[in-house]
Amino acid sequence: MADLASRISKPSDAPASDAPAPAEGNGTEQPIDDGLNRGLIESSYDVEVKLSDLQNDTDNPLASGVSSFEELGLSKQINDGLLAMNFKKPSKIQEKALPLMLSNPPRNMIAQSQSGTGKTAAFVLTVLSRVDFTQPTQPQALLLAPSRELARQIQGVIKTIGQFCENLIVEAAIPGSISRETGVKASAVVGTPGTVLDLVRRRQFDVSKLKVLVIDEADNMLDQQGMGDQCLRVKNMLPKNIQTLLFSATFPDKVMNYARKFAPNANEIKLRHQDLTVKGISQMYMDCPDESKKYDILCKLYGLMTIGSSVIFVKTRESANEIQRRMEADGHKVSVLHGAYEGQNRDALLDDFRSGRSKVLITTNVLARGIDVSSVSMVINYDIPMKGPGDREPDAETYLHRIGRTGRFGRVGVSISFVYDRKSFEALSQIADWYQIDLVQLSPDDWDLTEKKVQDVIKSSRARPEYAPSALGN
Ligand SMILES: Nc1ncnc2c1ncn2[C@@H]1O[C@H](COP(=O)(O)OP(=O)(O)OP(=O)(O)O)[C@@H](O)[C@H]1O
Repeated sequence: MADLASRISKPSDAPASDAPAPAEGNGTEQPIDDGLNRGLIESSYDVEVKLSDLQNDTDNPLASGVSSFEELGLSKQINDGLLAMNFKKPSKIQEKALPLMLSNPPRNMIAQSQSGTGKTAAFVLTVLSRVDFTQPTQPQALLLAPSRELARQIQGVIKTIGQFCENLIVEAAIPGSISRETGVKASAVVGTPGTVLDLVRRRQFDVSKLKVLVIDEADNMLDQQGMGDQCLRVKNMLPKNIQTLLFSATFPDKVMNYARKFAPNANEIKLRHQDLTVKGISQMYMDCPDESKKYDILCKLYGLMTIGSSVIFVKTRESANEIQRRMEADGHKVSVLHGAYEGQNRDALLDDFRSGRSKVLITTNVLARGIDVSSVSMVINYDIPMKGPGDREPDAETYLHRIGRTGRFGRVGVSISFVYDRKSFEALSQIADWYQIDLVQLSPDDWDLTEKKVQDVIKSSRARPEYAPSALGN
């Protein structure tokens, strides 16, 4: 099978543990795919060298040309909120997008930046800058997200950055959250499209004074196969001159054309697909002998999964349940979250995962996008994400979002994708080709080497507290 995957490297080519540190922060336009073992960090010395390089690297999405948020002209209350979050310096997307989004008259924006690089704060700062706090119960900003978990997370970010903005009220418009008696009584509303549509139709959400519409994960949200129709219906009910901001790490061409109609005359910040992967994520794959062995291999990885926190992505809710049942029967502690769970249950499950009460979460694509839990050091693609009729095509976008649950804002992490037959192997090879990345092979036959490769990365992230975001902003 090796000939199918020029980008999938074999351990015999060069063991990951013998590799030099990745060429991060080299300040050139070259793709950093310098061979086989990108993202593996060998020693604390290398880590420190890379960290200091990060700050001067113009290609680095976390490095920006301004030295503080104050230079972006934000209000004192907002700056105080950023300080409370320990955000000292804007990331590149924040630096580039904010002046464009804050200028008047307001212009639309289509903005792309790698996972975990601070897109949320970029649009949240715009929302907070546009809201008139003397009208706290009048909806002025609407933010749409694809899952209740992401909507709640964004609501939390607005509240935290806006903690010094007097009279700021932020509500989540997700199933079960808005009382039928009162309706929406907030200046900023974060919701999922179906619930928002329902509230507007029932006249429980006055949209007449909305000034800003943000669509996070916009490529997914505008996709005609998904929530595109609901988003369009919502948009058609909003004021015609509303400022529309579309954000995502991925914007496939076919969605981009539609996005330009949805947000006309927008400023655009785009990335090339070969620049989309996050350098701190060591992408690996597990060559499983056949499908039936995947489960045993997953269990063998359990010890590595619990060094930090881990997310296991599977294709269906049923297989998520089944894997949890088997793993628990085999003595492992794992939780499962997917769309069949009732809303409050889902909230509690994610809260437990965020707080570290649960450390291994099995889920479906419902959590593939946007979820920000900094302790996640490993992502497992138990099933390679596929799309199209009969799941014929690899889903390169979902792959990128899934692995992006680790390696947040300069941290390091590992992704392990399971392949077991020609189809899964080819799908992963195509994804690797698309992003021009090299994946490191893990072998179930040499467990010592596998453990070493994974541990080298995860331990380096845990051992070094200076990976905390504030260190990158200094
Ligand atoms: N300027 C900053 N300084 C320090 N930390 C930051 C800064 N901006 C954002 N962060 C932190 O970085 C992490 C990732 O940010 P965020 O969730 O916005 O990423 P994202 O770009 O939206 O990713 P995704 O594409 O996965 O949705 C968050 O924990 C956030 O608090």
